[in-house]
Amino acid sequence: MAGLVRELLIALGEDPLREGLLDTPARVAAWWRDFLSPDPSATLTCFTETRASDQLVVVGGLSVWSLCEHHMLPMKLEGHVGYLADGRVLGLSKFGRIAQHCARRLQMQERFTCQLAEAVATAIRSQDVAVLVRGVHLCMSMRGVRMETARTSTVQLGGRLKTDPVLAQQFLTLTTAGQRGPG
Ligand SMILES: Nc1nc2c(ncn2[C@@H]2O[C@H](COP(=O)(O)OP(=O)(O)OP(=O)(O)O)[C@@H](O)[C@H]2O)c(=O)[nH]1
Ligand SMILES: [Zn+2]
Repeated sequence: MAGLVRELLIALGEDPLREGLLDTPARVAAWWRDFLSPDPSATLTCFTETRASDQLVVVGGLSVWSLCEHHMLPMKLEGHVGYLADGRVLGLSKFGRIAQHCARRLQMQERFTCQLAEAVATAIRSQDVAVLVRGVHLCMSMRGVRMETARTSTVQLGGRLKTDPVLAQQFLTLTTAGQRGPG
C-alpha cells in the first residue's frame, strides 16, 4: 500500500523524496491498516435480566467515521439503536463497538444502517431492533454539489419495532430526546 501511495504522490505531481513526504506513504498505509482492522477481540457480552421484560432500550450518539465507497471521502455517521429487551440485555458499550465495526470499511450510509441493525439483532437474538442514522458526507460538502448543511437520515425498523407504530414512534421520539440528555 505504501508503494501505491508513493505512486499516487508522483501522479499528483509531488516529489515523494522531499523531506515532508518521505514518511507519508508509510503513514498513509498504517492509517488504512488501522481503519480496516476494527478490534477483533470485542466480545458482545449479554446479560440475563429477567426484570427487563418488554423494555425499550435506546442507545444514541454512536458517532463513527466511515468512508464513502464512491469517493473514498469521510462520512460522519451518528447511529441510534433501539431494541426490545426481553430477559436478555446487551452490554451498552457493545452498541458502539458494533457501530465501529460496521463503519470501518468502504461504505454507504444505507448499508451501514442495515448492517448495524443486523449485527445487533444477531447479538440479542431478536429481530425487535430499530436503527436511525444521521450522516454528513464530505463528498457532498467539500466537493461536488458543495452543500455544507445537507444531512441524511436513514431508518431501519425490524420485528415489533416495525409492526407496532406506537413502539416505532417511541423509538423515534427517544432518538431526538436523547440529544438533550445529561452531559
Ligand atoms: N445513496 C447514497 N449515495 C451516496 C452515499 N455516499 C455518496 N453517495 C452518492 O454517490 C453518488 C455518486 O454519483 P456519481 O454521479 O457516480 O459521482 P459524481 O459525479 O462524483 O457525483 P456528484 O457527487 O454529484 O458530483 C453521489 O450522488 C453521492 O452523493 C451514500 O452513503 N448513500
Ligand atoms: Zn461520496
